[in-house]
Amino acid sequence: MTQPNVLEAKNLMRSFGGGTGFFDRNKPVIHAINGVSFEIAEGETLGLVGESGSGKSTIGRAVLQLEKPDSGSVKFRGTELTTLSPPQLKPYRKHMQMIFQDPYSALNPRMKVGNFVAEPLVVHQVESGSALTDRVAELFQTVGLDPSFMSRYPHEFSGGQRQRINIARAIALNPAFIVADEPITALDVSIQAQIVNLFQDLQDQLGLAYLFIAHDLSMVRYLCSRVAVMLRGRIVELAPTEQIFADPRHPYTQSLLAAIPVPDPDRKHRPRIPFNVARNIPPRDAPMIEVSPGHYVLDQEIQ
Ligand SMILES: Nc1ncnc2c1ncn2[C@@H]1O[C@H](COP(=O)(O)OP(=O)(O)OP(=O)(O)O)[C@@H](O)[C@H]1O
Repeated sequence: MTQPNVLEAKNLMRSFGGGTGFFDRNKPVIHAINGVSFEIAEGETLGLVGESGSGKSTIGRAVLQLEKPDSGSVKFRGTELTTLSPPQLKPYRKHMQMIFQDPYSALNPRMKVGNFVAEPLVVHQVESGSALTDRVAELFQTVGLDPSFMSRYPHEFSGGQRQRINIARAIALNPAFIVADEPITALDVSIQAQIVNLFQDLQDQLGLAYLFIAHDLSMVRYLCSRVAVMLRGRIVELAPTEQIFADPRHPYTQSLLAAIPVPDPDRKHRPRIPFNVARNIPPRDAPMIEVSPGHYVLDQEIQ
């Protein structure tokens, strides 16, 4: 049975620059997101992949309403969020959380990590007293940390442990949807797989849906049921993960796949993104064409 959508984003736009003041009037306008649409089903993981500056984080912030898009629609379980005021948004914030790339800067260095994890439960008045302590201990266990670590400070932990602490805080309020913005990029390769496994285990246990942002396709393969490939503010290809790997249609997707390291001693050339692909700004009005069930490619670029 197909799951209903937890999140629907439609035709999102967000530009920066092009100010009207004396100093910024000559700044070029950057269309950070330029007409982006996608859905995420309950309990699903959609990967969002693309090079630095392609607009991935801006999408993450826009869908969580941390930053309003200039136009477009974001629906959480059918409710339009873009028209809600901050007080109206508060009940929805509980259900949608974000995990950032740098696990240390997200933590407060002067706050015991137990208090950091407890904070959303206190702010939303979910738990207090010994029930709060018990819940935080349970959260530590859920993310694979010893509850006795609760009274320690962030600098006492490794990168992977810090990211586990951030994840514990993100799941504290039992969210339905998490934006994970390059959550493993800053970690050692040996730790990356552990955190990916943790994301998977939490999804199985809690029925979470993720928008999993990454700049390459290597880990996305293990975690995501579908992948959206971004180039300069637009999704240029969106398909089930196995389709992206087996039959990439957009030249940019093909170059991302070619860039995944493979242990092949005969491979002589390091693949590079073709200049004309990386330079090409996908037009806002080019439609997505469905080339096979669930596999969409930007019209102009089908191979
Ligand atoms: N607050 C801002 N002010 C001005 N420009 C911004 C702002 N936020 C993002 N941009 C610009 O919008 C574009 C998209 O940025 P964004 O951070 O969303 O990309 P990204 O794909 O997440 O990149 P990265 O992987 O480096 O985080 C970039 O050109 C960036 O410089």
